[in-house]
This record gives sequence, C-alpha cells and structure tokens, in this order.
Amino acid sequence: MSVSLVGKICKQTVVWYPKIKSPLSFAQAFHLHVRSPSPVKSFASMTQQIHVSENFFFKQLFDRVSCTYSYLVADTESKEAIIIDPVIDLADRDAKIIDNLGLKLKYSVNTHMHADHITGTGVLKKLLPGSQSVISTASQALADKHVAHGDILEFGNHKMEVRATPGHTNGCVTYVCHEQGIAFTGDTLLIRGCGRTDFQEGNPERLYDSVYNQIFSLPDNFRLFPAHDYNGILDTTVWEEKKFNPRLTKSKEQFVEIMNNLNLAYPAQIDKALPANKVCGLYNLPPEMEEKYKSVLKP
Ligand SMILES: N[C@@H](CCC(=O)N[C@@H](CSS)C(=O)NCC(=O)O)C(=O)O
Ligand SMILES: [Fe+2]
Repeated sequence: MSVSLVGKICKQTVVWYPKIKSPLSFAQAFHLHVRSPSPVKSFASMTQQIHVSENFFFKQLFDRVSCTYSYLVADTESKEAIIIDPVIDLADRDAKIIDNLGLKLKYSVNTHMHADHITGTGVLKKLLPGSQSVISTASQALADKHVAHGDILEFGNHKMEVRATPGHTNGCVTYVCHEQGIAFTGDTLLIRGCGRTDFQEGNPERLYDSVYNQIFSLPDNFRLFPAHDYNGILDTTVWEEKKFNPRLTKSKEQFVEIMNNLNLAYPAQIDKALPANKVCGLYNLPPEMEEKYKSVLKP
C-alpha cells in the first residue's frame, strides 16, 4: 500500500493514509504500516500509548506542584473505577473527571504514606460517596480498607494485585494489573531512579530487594507507572529499568552507597503532609485545604 505526502503541519510531515482515509504524521503512518496487522485498532491504541483490553480504561493525571502522577483505571462495562495516588489539591478535578466519564469510583488507593503532598483519598471518598480509601496495613495510616501483600483489588472484570515493596517507606506497595501488563510502582521505582531512603523508615537494602523480587521479576514488557517524575517522562518498562536504571543496575552494596549519599533537599511539604496523611488526608489539614473542602469535610 502506498502513502502520499500531504504537507507539513506544526513542523510535522503529514501523509495521506488510504486504509483509514485520514492524514497522519509520518511517525503514525509508519507505526500503522510497520507495526500493526489491523491499522484502525492499533491507531486507537497508539493514541492512548498503551495496549490494554478494550474494556479497560486508563488515564494518567499530573500535579504540577509535587510532580505527582495519579492514575484512573476503570472497567468500561461495569463502570467501576480505581484512582491511584490522588492529590488533595486536585481532588475536585479528579472527582469531576470521574463524574463526567460516568464512572463509579470504588477505591481511592495510596501506594504509600506520601511525604511530599497530602493524599486526596480522604476528600475523594467524601466527594464521591460509596467509594473507599485504601492504604497498606504496614503504613500504619488510617483508611477505610487496609491491604497487604497478595491481596487483590477488583473493579468490574479487572484485578489489581497488591505487592509489598518496602524500602522507600515501610508501607510501600506496588499495584499490578497482570492482564494489562502494567504496574503502579509508587515511589519504589521511579523512571531511571527510585524513592529516597533517608526518612520514613527508609531502608536501601529493603528497597533493592523489593525492586528485584517484586518488580524486576515481572515480564520485561510490563509498563511501569511511578508516583512521580521530575523530568517530564510518562512511563517506563521493566526492560528499560533493568538495563538502564543508574542506581538499580548496580550491586546491592553499590546501591546502598549511592542511596546513602544522595544528599537530597528535605521535601517542601513534608511537615504538613505526614500528619495529614496519617489520617487519610481528612484531618490536620492546612487552613487553605480546610477552607477549600469545608462543605465536604464538615462533621
Ligand atoms: N523536591 C520535592 C521532593 C523530591 C523528592 O524527594 N522526591 C521523593 C519522592 S516524594 S517522597 C524521592 O524519593 N525522590 C528520589 C530522588 O532521587 O529524587 C519536594 O520538595 O517535594
Ligand atoms: Fe514518597
């Protein structure tokens, strides 16, 4: 099949792709032509940049202040949804997105007790009644539901496995959707990095073991979604991190040495984040958050 040159839009070379009767960027056309047996289906997947089941909904959300990624996943048939690591400042945004999509939030889950922002899980369960907040038992924080290694969170026909991945904090967990080939690693594994281990009972040896035993043991093509990225990268894969992570490609001894000498600045919001996160982001809130959510947080 031949494609013809249409012109340039926003500095991109655009070609006419006859099979789907549409102009595409050269990169898109290449992807369709070379990578996909069924162009239209693959084009849809390509725009989502993730290959998942047709009834699996996925949306990555971002908080510019703390560089936190939150993730909304749902079963588009039953409409049951889970949000992972929502930020309190944006809980109203997230509730609106969920509502506009016609989804029913089942769980607002934390990967761990965050030090750099206040969790949105407490406010979200008030904004979207019927949903429950979730955190690991090992985090020793308040929530409606506590999870531990091996537990499964179900939403519609989909499942998310809980894997304990301590090291950044005692209570860190990674959530794995096996059938979609994706995992949400929190701060345990960051893109070309990992969570710091210099506070909240951090422990570099435990973190190293968690990554090797619970994350690098997943298939190489699993996509990994962290709780933060400070460089504008959206996701990574098991293969990439096993091969290119500058900390975790080292021996455990070298890793510990690296982690003990990071000399990172104290997180800007830690003193207000931890007391609030111990109680699910429902109490001990700074005045501006009390004010913002006073109608939903009233006793
Ligand atoms: N500057 C940010 C905090 C940056 C930071 O410490 N990030 C954490 C994850 S949030 S607990 C981390 O583990 N970073 C590892 C690294 O190598 O950067 C702020 O002030 O909030
Ligand atoms: Fe963290």
